[in-house]
Amino acid sequence: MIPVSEALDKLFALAQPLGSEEIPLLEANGRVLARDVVARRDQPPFSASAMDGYALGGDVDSFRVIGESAAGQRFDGTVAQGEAVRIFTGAPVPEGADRVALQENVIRDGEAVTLSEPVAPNANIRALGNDFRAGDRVEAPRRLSPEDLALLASMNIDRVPVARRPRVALIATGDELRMPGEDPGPDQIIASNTFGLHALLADLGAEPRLLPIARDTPESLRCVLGLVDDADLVITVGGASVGDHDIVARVAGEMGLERAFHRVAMRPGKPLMSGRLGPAMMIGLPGNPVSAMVCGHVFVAPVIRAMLGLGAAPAPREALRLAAPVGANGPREHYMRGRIGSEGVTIFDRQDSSLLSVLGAADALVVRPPGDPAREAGESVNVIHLTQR
Ligand SMILES: Nc1nc2c(c(=O)[nH]1)N[C@H]1C(S)=C(S)[C@@H](COP(=O)(O)OP(=O)(O)OC[C@H]3O[C@@H](n4cnc5c(N)ncnc54)[C@H](O)[C@@H]3O)O[C@H]1N2
Ligand code: MOO
Repeated sequence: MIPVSEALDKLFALAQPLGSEEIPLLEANGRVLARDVVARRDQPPFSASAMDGYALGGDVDSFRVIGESAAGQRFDGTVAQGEAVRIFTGAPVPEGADRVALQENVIRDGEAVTLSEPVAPNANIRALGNDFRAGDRVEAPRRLSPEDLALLASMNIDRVPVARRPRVALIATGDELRMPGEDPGPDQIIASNTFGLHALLADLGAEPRLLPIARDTPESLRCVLGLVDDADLVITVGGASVGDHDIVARVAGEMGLERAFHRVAMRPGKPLMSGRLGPAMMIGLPGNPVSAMVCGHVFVAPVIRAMLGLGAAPAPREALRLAAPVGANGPREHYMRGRIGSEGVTIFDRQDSSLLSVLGAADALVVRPPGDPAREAGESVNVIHLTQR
């Protein structure tokens, strides 16, 4: 068994960043920017009024209105001292004007305008380029947010270079498994792990694909592994342990798996394996439902981020207070299911790795290092959030 940190290092060594592709801006939300992009224009491209009112020429109190500047249709002339131009929000400030008065703060009588309160120089004017200048960069890598898309649009960028989505083949293994909605026999259960992992992968920006369930025979597993096609990452679930029907390591080995490791000093997730299988990376996850999802957060998510070019880093952790005491940990790093409240994080009593109802109630994994002593309420522990991406 190797420690979690060593397993992560070996996974990162296997996880090569993928190439990039150009896509329309409208499809880029959540994708990872692959190269810096450069603003194609200044914003605003002219000095613009921030308010509806009057653009004023000179530091006097009374003005004569000589025209109008609207958004999209500027006033073409020059404003001299004692002249004003009716102006609207977003419109270009005309030549010669150096301040804008709000219409609420003037008295208008025909073409005459008198200030009812003073207006400071540059008031209510957005200088040319005060948001960004042509040539300013949005730096890669970054996962594009809705706010980023608005920024890129205003930079006049309509196509975006993004990292290709990692293609992930998901294979459940086990004679006992049936798909949700099917009619299981008395000794059968429903395959759940691949559904949780599919959602996790999609959220991370990967392109997951569910392959048929492999039965517990070498022929069946070989057959399904033969369907992985052009996947960058093959994930098997179950059959990773030491039982007579746990055949994943053997069959993958016969098919040429260059194994990087098998078994990690953690709870749950001990039988995790990984290596290179032909052109793809392979991760063999344990079958216990909580083990599969915990390994999804602790190993698969960082691997997908590395493939997307976001760097090789473990799942982010946050130090939080314990809301209640917890006993000593054993020799394996323990990822305990818990829930965060106003008093800190509460670790659930039931930690068996088969309990999906407990995992579903959790929003945090409390990371207990090997040999961690018993802890009191109020002590600090490291937590991985289950809802973050
Ligand atoms: N003698 C030992 N037995 C076990 C050990 C060990 O070290 N020595 N390790 C235990 C640990 S830890 C785990 S975790 C499990 C994992 O074993 P496998 O990866 O071989 O998983 P399976 O045996 O195939 O299944 C375990 C459990 O999970 C259910 N399962 C499997 N796939 C799915 C799925 N897609 N959806 C829902 N549930 C699934 C399966 O029915 C079993 O109940 O081994 C321990 N044993
Ligand atoms: O991964 Mo196993 O579930 O440690 O329980």
